Amino acid sequence: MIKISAVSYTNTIPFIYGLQHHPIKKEIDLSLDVPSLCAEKLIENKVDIGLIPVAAILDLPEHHIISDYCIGANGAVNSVFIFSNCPIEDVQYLQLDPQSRSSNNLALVLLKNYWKVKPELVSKAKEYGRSSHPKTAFVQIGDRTFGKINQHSFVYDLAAEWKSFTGLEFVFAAWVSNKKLEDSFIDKLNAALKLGLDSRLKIFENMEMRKDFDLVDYLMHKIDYRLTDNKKEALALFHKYMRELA
Ligand SMILES: C=C(O[C@@H]1C=C(C(=O)O)C=C[C@H]1O)C(=O)O
Repeated sequence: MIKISAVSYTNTIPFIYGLQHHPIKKEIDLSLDVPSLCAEKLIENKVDIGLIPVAAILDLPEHHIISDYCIGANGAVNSVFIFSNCPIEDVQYLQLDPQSRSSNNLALVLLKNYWKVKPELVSKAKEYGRSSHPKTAFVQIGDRTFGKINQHSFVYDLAAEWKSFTGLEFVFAAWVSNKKLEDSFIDKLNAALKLGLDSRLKIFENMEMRKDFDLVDYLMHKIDYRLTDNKKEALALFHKYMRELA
């Protein structure tokens, strides 16, 4: 059995559907985890493949990007934000999202190179997402952000901000293995992922819709699942900026 850890958020539902409706199902042991844990499991070799935050690729002694599908965006993604009580230029404390690796780092890259401000970073905030301090902001990703854009005074979509800064798309998570796998298995994996993406309209028939968030638009248009050359270029640039943070 090949062990796989994939992201437990709505944006991964098409991929999960594909893996569960393709013959590959019998060859894999699939777990669903928050992104930071997907990364941890792959780094600690508890799984062979992860849909992992691209930021964590830098922590892997050996890695192979094994798919041309990813969790990406071309402009606004609608589920990766800094929510703030004041304009970004005035933020004093930035709470990081414990479930994230990529977006926390993307926030740091943008703060340093785009907004050119240096707030104090708070990793395990007690009041995560609830601080009423006028100069506190927080990074948040995934389903927890759905419907929240009207609940905060200042809202920054980090994929949109990255595009304003670089003109490029962005990759949040990619399918990565920590060892070389057989080509025949990788082909099956990609066929299964494609099957899931091609089944999106069918998936919507059984999905509970929300009044406060357009799930169809999110999964059809905002999340961009293709790992294009433009996204690979963006990924290389993001990693370069990440290395410069250190
Ligand atoms: C767009 C998203 O991308 C996610 C963001 C990640 C991160 O910040 O580390 C990791 C996996 C992705 O699923 C999201 O889930 O909202």
